[in-house]
Amino acid sequence: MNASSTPTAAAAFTSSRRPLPFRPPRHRWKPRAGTARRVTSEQSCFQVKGVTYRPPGTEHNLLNEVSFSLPEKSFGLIFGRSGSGKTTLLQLLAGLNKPTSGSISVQRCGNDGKPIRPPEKLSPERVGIVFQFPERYFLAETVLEEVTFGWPRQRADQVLREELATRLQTAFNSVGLNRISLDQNPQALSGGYKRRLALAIQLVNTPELLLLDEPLAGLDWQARADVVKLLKHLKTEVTLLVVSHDLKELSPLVDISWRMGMGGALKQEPIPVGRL
Ligand SMILES: Nc1ncnc2c1ncn2[C@@H]1O[C@H](COP(=O)(O)OP(=O)(O)OP(=O)(O)O)[C@@H](O)[C@H]1O
Repeated sequence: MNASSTPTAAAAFTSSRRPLPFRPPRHRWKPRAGTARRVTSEQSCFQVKGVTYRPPGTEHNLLNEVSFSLPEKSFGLIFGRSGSGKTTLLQLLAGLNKPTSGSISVQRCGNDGKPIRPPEKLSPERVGIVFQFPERYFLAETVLEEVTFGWPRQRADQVLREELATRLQTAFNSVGLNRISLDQNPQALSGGYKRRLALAIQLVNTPELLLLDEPLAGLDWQARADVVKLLKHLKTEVTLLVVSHDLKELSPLVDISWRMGMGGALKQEPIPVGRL
């Protein structure tokens, strides 16, 4: 299929009558109560306070009293040596593991930056996570099936189908996937397009916070530059918290950065110029 005959993602989803092969539900499909964003003068901040994590059955903390705050629609970067606990922290933020102590919440503030109501617990439905090398987890045979994996098909009513189709189209537009063939095998995409697809899979759930673990790892220079450009655009739509060793390429996007020290202690720090 060439680009000019490619149906929109939304049209392809709403017109599809073909049931997807049954697979157990994955974390990707998260029904949400309404997706419209409130337009107010409020601002929110993602807040982590005193988070410690010790995996069950072990004797050492992987994270120690981690605290930080990330304002919405900003780009936060966590850097640090391998094994310091960066991925572990992302997993807690995504709700994949529970902190041993401490809290992870969203705080709404007025224009003056002062809290206007008590903090709300950050629920996993509000968070998207793209793991390192996300293309290794692609399962479907077409791009459309990959991104709509686990979505209700035959039993969904028309209103829900249309809402899902709109979200799908918005996500594809956001990551610049709107001109590729939806029948294509995801594994046949270029490295950069695979990353775009992985981002779209999360964006259809309209997360407020998007966590990215090493988004540039394993890409050639051209794909890395494309992904950096894409992240610059995404930053205007969603709050991004990124773990990466690619400090030089990401530094123009970064609003706030932290170093994760060995032993899981996080400290706000500018991006270093040389090696970590
Ligand atoms: N369930 C677990 N039980 C015990 N130790 C664990 C568990 N999960 C991770 N670890 C250890 O915790 C430490 C932190 O791992 P983590 O993957 O968070 O580091 P990282 O900073 O993301 O590293 P990298 O930059 O290499 O991805 C590592 O020493 C890892 O082996």
